[in-house]
Amino acid sequence: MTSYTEKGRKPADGRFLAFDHLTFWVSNAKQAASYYVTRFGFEPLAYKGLETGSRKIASHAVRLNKIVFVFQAQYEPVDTEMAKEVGCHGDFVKDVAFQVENLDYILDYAKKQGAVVVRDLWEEKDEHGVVRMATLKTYGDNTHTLVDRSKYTGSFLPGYALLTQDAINKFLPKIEINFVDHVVGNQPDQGMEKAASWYERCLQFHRFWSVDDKQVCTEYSALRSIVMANWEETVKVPINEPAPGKKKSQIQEYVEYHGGAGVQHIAINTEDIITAIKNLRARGVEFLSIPSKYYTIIRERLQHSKVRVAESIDELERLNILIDYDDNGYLLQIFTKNTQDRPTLFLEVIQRRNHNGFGAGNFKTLFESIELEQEKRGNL
Ligand SMILES: O=C(O)C(=O)Cc1ccc(O)cc1
Ligand SMILES: [Fe+2]
Repeated sequence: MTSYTEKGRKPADGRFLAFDHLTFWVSNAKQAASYYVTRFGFEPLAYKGLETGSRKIASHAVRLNKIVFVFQAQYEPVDTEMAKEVGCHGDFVKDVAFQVENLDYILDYAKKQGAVVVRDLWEEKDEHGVVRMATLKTYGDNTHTLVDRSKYTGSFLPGYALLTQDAINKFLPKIEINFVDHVVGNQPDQGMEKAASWYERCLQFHRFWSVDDKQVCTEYSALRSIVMANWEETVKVPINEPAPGKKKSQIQEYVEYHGGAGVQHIAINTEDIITAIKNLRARGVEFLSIPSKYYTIIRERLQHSKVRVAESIDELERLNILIDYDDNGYLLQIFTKNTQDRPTLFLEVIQRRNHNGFGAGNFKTLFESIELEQEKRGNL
Protein backbone atom coordinates (compact mmCIF):
# COMPACT_ATOMS: atom_id res chain seq x y z
CA MET A 1 0.00 0.00 0.00
CA THR A 2 1.31 3.46 -0.85
CA SER A 3 0.05 6.79 0.51
CA TYR A 4 1.49 9.52 -1.71
CA THR A 5 2.85 12.68 -0.09
CA GLU A 6 3.56 14.58 -3.33
CA LYS A 7 0.49 16.30 -4.72
CA GLY A 8 2.27 17.82 -7.74
CA ARG A 9 1.68 21.41 -8.80
CA LYS A 10 -1.37 23.24 -7.44
CA PRO A 11 -3.75 24.09 -10.29
CA ALA A 12 -3.33 27.78 -11.24
CA ASP A 13 -7.09 28.30 -11.11
CA GLY A 14 -10.39 26.43 -10.94
CA ARG A 15 -11.46 24.15 -8.12
CA PHE A 16 -13.32 20.86 -7.74
CA LEU A 17 -15.63 21.17 -4.74
CA ALA A 18 -17.50 17.87 -4.43
CA PHE A 19 -19.43 15.16 -6.25
CA ASP A 20 -22.52 16.95 -7.58
CA HIS A 21 -24.70 14.02 -8.72
CA LEU A 22 -24.47 10.63 -10.44
CA THR A 23 -26.57 9.83 -13.51
CA PHE A 24 -27.63 6.25 -14.21
CA TRP A 25 -28.84 5.14 -17.64
CA VAL A 26 -31.47 2.45 -17.18
CA SER A 27 -34.37 0.87 -19.03
CA ASN A 28 -37.01 1.95 -16.48
CA ALA A 29 -36.04 5.09 -14.57
CA LYS A 30 -39.25 5.28 -12.57
CA GLN A 31 -38.72 1.88 -11.01
CA ALA A 32 -34.95 2.23 -10.58
CA ALA A 33 -35.45 5.48 -8.63
CA SER A 34 -38.07 3.79 -6.47
CA TYR A 35 -35.58 1.07 -5.45
CA TYR A 36 -33.22 3.66 -3.97
CA VAL A 37 -36.14 5.35 -2.19
CA THR A 38 -37.59 2.19 -0.64
CA ARG A 39 -34.36 0.33 0.12
CA PHE A 40 -31.83 3.09 0.79
CA GLY A 41 -34.06 5.88 2.16
CA PHE A 42 -33.53 8.42 -0.62
CA GLU A 43 -36.33 10.97 -1.10
CA PRO A 44 -37.71 11.97 -4.51
CA LEU A 45 -36.05 15.27 -5.48
CA ALA A 46 -37.04 16.23 -9.03
CA TYR A 47 -38.56 14.93 -12.24
CA LYS A 48 -38.34 15.76 -15.92
CA GLY A 49 -40.38 13.91 -18.56
CA LEU A 50 -43.31 14.11 -20.97
CA GLU A 51 -45.42 16.14 -18.51
CA THR A 52 -42.70 18.79 -18.18
CA GLY A 53 -41.90 18.94 -21.90
CA SER A 54 -39.01 16.47 -22.01
CA ARG A 55 -40.12 14.41 -25.04
CA LYS A 56 -37.27 11.91 -25.34
CA ILE A 57 -35.92 11.14 -21.87
CA ALA A 58 -37.50 10.60 -18.45
CA SER A 59 -35.29 11.72 -15.53
CA HIS A 60 -36.04 10.91 -11.90
CA ALA A 61 -33.69 12.50 -9.33
CA VAL A 62 -33.56 11.22 -5.74
CA ARG A 63 -31.61 12.64 -2.83
CA LEU A 64 -30.19 11.46 0.50
CA ASN A 65 -28.67 14.52 2.19
CA LYS A 66 -25.87 15.57 -0.24
CA ILE A 67 -26.09 12.39 -2.33
CA VAL A 68 -28.05 12.85 -5.55
CA PHE A 69 -28.72 10.02 -8.03
CA VAL A 70 -30.53 10.71 -11.32
CA PHE A 71 -32.11 7.81 -13.23
CA GLN A 72 -32.72 8.33 -16.93
CA ALA A 73 -34.54 6.22 -19.51
CA GLN A 74 -35.63 6.85 -23.08
CA TYR A 75 -39.30 6.87 -24.12
CA GLU A 76 -39.10 5.93 -27.75
CA PRO A 77 -38.52 2.53 -29.40
CA VAL A 78 -35.60 3.84 -31.44
CA ASP A 79 -31.93 3.04 -31.65
CA THR A 80 -30.01 5.71 -29.75
CA GLU A 81 -26.72 5.90 -27.92
CA MET A 82 -28.70 5.33 -24.71
CA ALA A 83 -30.49 2.27 -26.14
CA LYS A 84 -27.19 0.81 -27.33
CA GLU A 85 -25.38 1.41 -24.06
CA VAL A 86 -28.19 0.20 -21.80
CA GLY A 87 -28.54 -2.82 -24.08
CA CYS A 88 -24.86 -3.57 -23.70
CA HIS A 89 -24.20 -2.71 -20.05
CA GLY A 90 -27.63 -3.11 -18.47
CA ASP A 91 -28.52 -0.36 -15.96
CA PHE A 92 -25.28 1.50 -15.27
CA VAL A 93 -23.73 4.70 -13.97
CA LYS A 94 -23.24 6.85 -17.08
CA ASP A 95 -22.06 10.17 -15.67
CA VAL A 96 -20.37 11.33 -12.49
CA ALA A 97 -20.86 15.10 -12.13
CA PHE A 98 -18.48 17.30 -10.16
CA GLN A 99 -19.39 20.66 -8.68
CA VAL A 100 -16.66 23.12 -9.69
CA GLU A 101 -15.55 26.74 -9.39
CA ASN A 102 -14.25 28.51 -12.51
CA LEU A 103 -15.63 26.02 -14.99
CA ASP A 104 -14.14 27.99 -17.91
CA TYR A 105 -10.61 27.50 -16.67
CA ILE A 106 -11.07 23.79 -15.90
CA LEU A 107 -12.72 23.13 -19.26
CA ASP A 108 -10.11 25.08 -21.25
CA TYR A 109 -7.31 23.28 -19.44
CA ALA A 110 -8.86 19.84 -20.10
CA LYS A 111 -9.38 20.69 -23.80
CA LYS A 112 -5.76 21.80 -24.18
CA GLN A 113 -4.68 18.51 -22.63
CA GLY A 114 -6.67 16.59 -25.20
CA ALA A 115 -9.82 15.73 -23.24
CA VAL A 116 -12.69 14.64 -25.49
CA VAL A 117 -15.62 17.03 -25.11
CA VAL A 118 -18.96 15.19 -25.24
CA ARG A 119 -20.97 18.37 -24.78
CA ASP A 120 -19.33 21.78 -24.78
CA LEU A 121 -20.26 24.51 -22.32
CA TRP A 122 -24.01 25.05 -22.01
CA GLU A 123 -26.32 26.93 -19.67
CA GLU A 124 -29.69 26.12 -18.14
CA LYS A 125 -31.84 28.82 -16.59
CA ASP A 126 -34.99 29.23 -14.57
CA GLU A 127 -36.35 31.69 -11.99
CA HIS A 128 -33.68 30.51 -9.48
CA GLY A 129 -30.75 31.49 -11.68
CA VAL A 130 -28.37 29.82 -14.08
CA VAL A 131 -26.32 26.61 -14.01
CA ARG A 132 -23.36 26.21 -16.39
CA MET A 133 -22.18 22.74 -17.42
CA ALA A 134 -19.85 20.86 -19.76
CA THR A 135 -19.36 17.12 -20.26
CA LEU A 136 -16.06 15.29 -20.85
CA LYS A 137 -15.43 11.69 -21.80
CA THR A 138 -13.54 9.44 -19.37
CA TYR A 139 -13.09 5.62 -19.31
CA GLY A 140 -15.45 3.21 -21.12
CA ASP A 141 -18.77 4.84 -22.07
CA ASN A 142 -18.54 7.09 -19.01
CA THR A 143 -18.51 10.85 -18.77
CA HIS A 144 -17.88 13.58 -16.21
CA THR A 145 -20.11 16.63 -16.19
CA LEU A 146 -18.59 19.76 -14.66
CA VAL A 147 -21.28 21.80 -12.91
CA ASP A 148 -21.02 25.45 -11.88
CA ARG A 149 -24.07 26.18 -9.71
CA SER A 150 -22.62 29.30 -8.03
CA LYS A 151 -25.33 31.48 -9.63
CA TYR A 152 -28.19 29.11 -8.88
CA THR A 153 -30.36 28.88 -5.76
CA GLY A 154 -32.79 26.14 -6.89
CA SER A 155 -32.93 22.66 -5.33
CA PHE A 156 -31.56 20.71 -8.30
CA LEU A 157 -31.37 21.86 -11.91
CA PRO A 158 -33.46 24.07 -14.21
CA GLY A 159 -36.01 22.13 -16.26
CA TYR A 160 -36.94 19.79 -13.44
CA ALA A 161 -40.21 19.81 -11.48
CA LEU A 162 -39.57 19.39 -7.76
CA LEU A 163 -41.02 16.37 -5.97
CA THR A 164 -42.19 15.82 -2.40
CA GLN A 165 -41.59 13.00 0.08
CA ASP A 166 -42.40 9.43 -0.84
CA ALA A 167 -45.27 8.06 1.27
CA ILE A 168 -43.34 4.90 2.19
CA ASN A 169 -40.51 6.62 4.03
CA LYS A 170 -42.63 7.53 7.05
CA PHE A 171 -43.14 3.81 7.75
CA LEU A 172 -39.46 2.90 7.47
CA PRO A 173 -36.42 3.69 9.64
CA LYS A 174 -34.61 6.87 8.60
CA ILE A 175 -31.24 6.56 6.88
CA GLU A 176 -28.57 9.11 7.79
CA ILE A 177 -25.84 8.89 5.18
CA ASN A 178 -24.41 12.21 4.11
CA PHE A 179 -22.21 12.43 1.02
CA VAL A 180 -20.42 10.52 -1.71
CA ASP A 181 -17.01 9.50 -0.35
CA HIS A 182 -15.57 7.97 -3.53
CA VAL A 183 -16.66 6.47 -6.87
CA VAL A 184 -14.61 3.57 -8.22
CA GLY A 185 -13.99 2.77 -11.89
CA ASN A 186 -13.06 -0.75 -13.01
CA GLN A 187 -10.85 -1.08 -16.08
CA PRO A 188 -10.04 -4.01 -18.34
CA ASP A 189 -6.65 -5.73 -18.16
CA GLN A 190 -3.80 -3.18 -18.31
CA GLY A 191 -6.30 -0.29 -18.40
CA MET A 192 -5.57 1.28 -15.01
CA GLU A 193 -2.57 3.43 -15.86
CA LYS A 194 -4.22 5.03 -18.88
CA ALA A 195 -7.46 5.76 -17.00
CA ALA A 196 -5.61 7.12 -13.94
CA SER A 197 -3.25 9.32 -15.91
CA TRP A 198 -6.24 10.91 -17.72
CA TYR A 199 -7.23 12.46 -14.37
CA GLU A 200 -3.70 13.80 -13.90
CA ARG A 201 -3.35 15.14 -17.40
CA CYS A 202 -6.83 16.56 -18.00
CA LEU A 203 -8.22 17.43 -14.55
CA GLN A 204 -4.95 18.03 -12.62
CA PHE A 205 -5.82 15.33 -10.09
CA HIS A 206 -2.97 13.57 -8.25
CA ARG A 207 -2.26 10.05 -7.02
CA PHE A 208 -3.53 9.77 -3.45
CA TRP A 209 -3.22 6.11 -2.55
CA SER A 210 -2.51 2.83 -4.30
CA VAL A 211 -2.17 -0.91 -3.88
CA ASP A 212 -0.57 -3.40 -6.24
CA ASP A 213 -1.44 -7.01 -6.88
CA LYS A 214 1.21 -8.34 -4.49
CA GLN A 215 -0.59 -6.60 -1.65
CA VAL A 216 -4.07 -7.44 -2.86
CA CYS A 217 -4.43 -11.05 -3.60
CA THR A 218 -6.29 -13.90 -2.08
CA GLU A 219 -5.75 -17.46 -3.08
CA TYR A 220 -7.68 -16.80 -6.27
CA SER A 221 -8.19 -13.24 -7.37
CA ALA A 222 -6.08 -10.14 -7.51
CA LEU A 223 -6.28 -6.51 -8.53
CA ARG A 224 -4.36 -3.26 -8.71
CA SER A 225 -5.85 0.08 -7.65
CA ILE A 226 -4.82 3.75 -7.77
CA VAL A 227 -6.93 6.41 -6.04
CA MET A 228 -6.97 9.77 -7.91
CA ALA A 229 -7.94 12.95 -6.05
CA ASN A 230 -8.40 16.66 -6.73
CA TRP A 231 -6.05 19.17 -5.09
CA GLU A 232 -8.26 19.65 -2.01
CA GLU A 233 -8.87 15.87 -1.83
CA THR A 234 -12.64 16.35 -1.65
CA VAL A 235 -13.24 14.20 -4.75
CA LYS A 236 -11.69 10.71 -4.90
CA VAL A 237 -11.91 8.29 -7.81
CA PRO A 238 -10.13 4.96 -7.33
CA ILE A 239 -9.28 3.12 -10.56
CA ASN A 240 -8.99 -0.71 -10.49
CA GLU A 241 -7.71 -3.28 -12.95
CA PRO A 242 -7.64 -7.08 -12.71
CA ALA A 243 -4.42 -8.95 -12.06
CA PRO A 244 -3.79 -12.59 -12.87
CA GLY A 245 -4.48 -15.04 -10.04
CA LYS A 246 -5.30 -18.72 -9.77
CA LYS A 247 -8.86 -18.01 -10.84
CA LYS A 248 -10.91 -15.14 -12.24
CA SER A 249 -10.40 -11.71 -10.64
CA GLN A 250 -13.63 -10.02 -9.44
CA ILE A 251 -12.58 -7.07 -11.64
CA GLN A 252 -12.44 -9.37 -14.66
CA GLU A 253 -15.91 -10.68 -13.79
CA TYR A 254 -17.16 -7.06 -13.72
CA VAL A 255 -15.55 -6.20 -17.05
CA GLU A 256 -17.07 -9.28 -18.71
CA TYR A 257 -20.60 -8.60 -17.45
CA HIS A 258 -20.53 -4.82 -17.89
CA GLY A 259 -18.85 -4.99 -21.27
CA GLY A 260 -15.71 -2.96 -20.60
CA ALA A 261 -14.74 -0.22 -18.15
CA GLY A 262 -17.36 1.26 -15.83
CA VAL A 263 -18.31 2.32 -12.32
CA GLN A 264 -17.91 -0.58 -9.87
CA HIS A 265 -18.95 0.96 -6.58
CA ILE A 266 -20.21 4.14 -5.01
CA ALA A 267 -19.09 4.70 -1.41
CA ILE A 268 -21.40 6.83 0.71
CA ASN A 269 -20.24 8.36 4.00
CA THR A 270 -22.04 8.32 7.33
CA GLU A 271 -21.19 9.56 10.82
CA ASP A 272 -23.01 6.61 12.42
CA ILE A 273 -22.53 3.40 10.46
CA ILE A 274 -24.09 1.18 13.13
CA THR A 275 -27.46 2.94 13.01
CA ALA A 276 -27.26 3.29 9.23
CA ILE A 277 -26.63 -0.43 8.67
CA LYS A 278 -29.23 -1.57 11.23
CA ASN A 279 -31.75 0.57 9.41
CA LEU A 280 -30.68 -0.42 5.89
CA ARG A 281 -30.90 -4.09 6.92
CA ALA A 282 -34.38 -3.42 8.35
CA ARG A 283 -35.32 -2.03 4.92
CA GLY A 284 -34.07 -5.20 3.24
CA VAL A 285 -30.70 -4.08 1.84
CA GLU A 286 -28.41 -7.11 1.51
CA PHE A 287 -24.73 -6.99 2.45
CA LEU A 288 -21.75 -9.30 2.03
CA SER A 289 -21.21 -11.72 4.94
CA ILE A 290 -17.97 -11.70 6.89
CA PRO A 291 -16.73 -14.88 8.65
CA SER A 292 -16.54 -14.73 12.47
CA LYS A 293 -12.81 -15.53 12.43
CA TYR A 294 -12.22 -12.01 11.02
CA TYR A 295 -13.60 -10.55 14.26
CA THR A 296 -11.62 -12.96 16.46
CA ILE A 297 -8.43 -11.78 14.75
CA ILE A 298 -9.32 -8.08 14.81
CA ARG A 299 -10.24 -8.17 18.54
CA GLU A 300 -6.80 -9.61 19.26
CA ARG A 301 -4.96 -7.15 16.99
CA LEU A 302 -6.78 -4.12 18.37
CA GLN A 303 -5.56 -4.99 21.87
CA HIS A 304 -2.00 -4.31 20.67
CA SER A 305 -2.88 -1.13 18.79
CA LYS A 306 -2.82 2.51 19.87
CA VAL A 307 -6.14 3.23 18.26
CA ARG A 308 -9.39 3.00 20.25
CA VAL A 309 -12.45 1.95 18.29
CA ALA A 310 -15.46 3.59 19.98
CA GLU A 311 -18.00 1.14 18.52
CA SER A 312 -18.62 -2.28 20.09
CA ILE A 313 -16.85 -4.99 18.07
CA ASP A 314 -19.71 -7.36 18.95
CA GLU A 315 -22.13 -4.94 17.31
CA LEU A 316 -19.87 -4.54 14.25
CA GLU A 317 -19.67 -8.33 14.02
CA ARG A 318 -23.45 -8.75 14.22
CA LEU A 319 -23.81 -6.29 11.34
CA ASN A 320 -20.82 -7.64 9.30
CA ILE A 321 -19.07 -4.26 9.28
CA LEU A 322 -15.32 -4.27 8.51
CA ILE A 323 -12.66 -2.34 10.44
CA ASP A 324 -9.35 -0.93 9.17
CA TYR A 325 -7.00 1.24 11.23
CA ASP A 326 -3.55 2.63 11.84
CA ASP A 327 -2.06 4.33 14.90
CA ASN A 328 -4.00 7.54 14.31
CA GLY A 329 -7.47 6.49 13.35
CA TYR A 330 -9.83 3.96 11.82
CA LEU A 331 -12.52 3.40 9.25
CA LEU A 332 -15.60 1.18 9.28
CA GLN A 333 -16.99 -0.07 5.96
CA ILE A 334 -19.50 -2.54 4.55
CA PHE A 335 -20.42 -3.59 1.02
CA THR A 336 -23.86 -4.31 -0.40
CA LYS A 337 -24.53 -7.18 -2.74
CA ASN A 338 -24.90 -6.07 -6.37
CA THR A 339 -27.79 -3.67 -6.85
CA GLN A 340 -28.92 -5.23 -10.16
CA ASP A 341 -28.99 -8.70 -11.72
CA ARG A 342 -25.59 -8.36 -13.30
CA PRO A 343 -22.58 -8.72 -10.96
CA THR A 344 -21.51 -5.17 -11.72
CA LEU A 345 -22.41 -2.16 -9.50
CA PHE A 346 -22.63 -2.25 -5.70
CA LEU A 347 -22.61 0.32 -2.89
CA GLU A 348 -20.28 0.76 0.08
CA VAL A 349 -21.19 2.52 3.34
CA ILE A 350 -18.18 4.04 5.11
CA GLN A 351 -17.55 5.86 8.39
CA ARG A 352 -14.18 7.57 8.87
CA ARG A 353 -12.46 8.54 12.13
CA ASN A 354 -9.25 10.33 11.22
CA HIS A 355 -8.44 7.73 8.57
CA ASN A 356 -8.24 8.43 4.84
CA GLY A 357 -7.43 4.95 3.56
CA PHE A 358 -9.56 2.57 1.51
CA GLY A 359 -9.61 -0.47 3.77
CA ALA A 360 -6.46 -2.23 2.51
CA GLY A 361 -6.38 -4.22 5.76
CA ASN A 362 -9.77 -5.64 4.81
CA PHE A 363 -9.03 -6.52 1.20
CA LYS A 364 -8.22 -10.15 1.86
CA THR A 365 -11.36 -10.80 3.93
CA LEU A 366 -13.53 -8.72 1.62
CA PHE A 367 -12.27 -10.39 -1.53
CA GLU A 368 -12.84 -13.83 -0.02
CA SER A 369 -16.46 -12.78 0.65
CA ILE A 370 -16.80 -11.53 -2.93
CA GLU A 371 -15.32 -14.80 -4.18
CA LEU A 372 -17.92 -16.78 -2.23
CA GLU A 373 -20.55 -14.86 -4.20
CA GLN A 374 -18.62 -15.37 -7.47
CA GLU A 375 -18.55 -19.08 -6.71
CA LYS A 376 -22.36 -19.15 -6.19
CA ARG A 377 -22.71 -17.44 -9.57
CA GLY A 378 -20.42 -19.99 -11.23
CA ASN A 379 -17.89 -17.26 -12.07
CA LEU A 380 -14.77 -18.16 -10.14
O1 LIG B 1 -10.77 0.48 -2.65
C1 LIG B 1 -11.95 0.68 -2.33
O2 LIG B 1 -12.55 1.71 -2.61
C2 LIG B 1 -12.66 -0.33 -1.57
O3 LIG B 1 -13.71 -0.06 -1.12
C3 LIG B 1 -12.11 -1.69 -1.50
C4 LIG B 1 -12.42 -2.48 -2.69
C5 LIG B 1 -11.53 -2.55 -3.71
C6 LIG B 1 -11.81 -3.33 -4.80
C7 LIG B 1 -12.98 -4.04 -4.86
O4 LIG B 1 -13.21 -4.80 -5.92
C8 LIG B 1 -13.90 -3.95 -3.85
C9 LIG B 1 -13.62 -3.15 -2.77
FE1 LIG C 1 -14.49 1.77 -1.70
